[in-house]
Amino acid sequence: MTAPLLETRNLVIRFGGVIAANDVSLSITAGRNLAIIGPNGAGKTTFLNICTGWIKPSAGQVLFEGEDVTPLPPRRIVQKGVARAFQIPQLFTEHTALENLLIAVAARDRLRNPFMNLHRIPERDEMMHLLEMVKCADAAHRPVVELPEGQRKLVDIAVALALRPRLLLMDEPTSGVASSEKHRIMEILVEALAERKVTSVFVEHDMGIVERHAEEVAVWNAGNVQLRGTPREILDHPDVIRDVIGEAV
Ligand SMILES: Nc1ncnc2c1ncn2[C@@H]1O[C@H](COP(=O)(O)OP(=O)(O)OP(=O)(O)O)[C@@H](O)[C@H]1O
Repeated sequence: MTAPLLETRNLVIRFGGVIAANDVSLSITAGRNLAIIGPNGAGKTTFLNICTGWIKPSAGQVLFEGEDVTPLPPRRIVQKGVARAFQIPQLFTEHTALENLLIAVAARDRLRNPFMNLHRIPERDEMMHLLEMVKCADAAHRPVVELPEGQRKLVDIAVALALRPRLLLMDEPTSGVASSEKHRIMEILVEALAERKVTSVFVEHDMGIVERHAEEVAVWNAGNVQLRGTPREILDHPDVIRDVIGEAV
């Protein structure tokens, strides 16, 4: 059996009286896009924050490619190959899309001042290619502030890919985007991830997106994984219909 790309063992974290991670053990297989669903406050974002090192668990471990990364600072975990994209794109809005990618590359290993000589960075062609891959080449020289939300989301994904991750953790990648555009954005995203051989885990509230774009689904409830299965198995499950969806998809 192949070793998991990322594995968590018995993660625990409390915030006051709330147990946001209650003995979470989960393994993520390389090449299989996993959606995380669950009611508000179930601990989905907390799980992503623990995996990226932003929150340190009071017990348990995170292993990436078999190595215990639990004590490492977030920047070291990024360098190991775990990237993160947020519900609200974290971009420098006055800079162009291409500059945002170049800043990410420059900041990746802190070898260069991220705001100096951006256009002399040798990875410039690779970054242009990444923008083409997410269908945003036309945005390369436009300030991010001028871009529509859907394009900002895709540029944000390209920034994450600029870090050359093997695993990308995303919080609601299509939130804030018009529903007519959501599937197109997911299609571009999934294709770009496949081309770069990046496995993804994404938290999602839109069950239509889960059904069409996830290969596996994990259901969170009260700080732990309640169920795991294929999208069809999960979306048809009576507990999921009752606790998460409210109606059949
Ligand atoms: N830094 C924090 N300080 C205090 N409480 C927190 C903190 N982060 C999360 N919590 C609490 O932990 C619980 C889990 O939060 P989390 O954001 O992980 O849930 P979620 O499943 O992502 O929810 P949503 O779907 O609403 O985003 C919630 O009760 C939340 O209020």
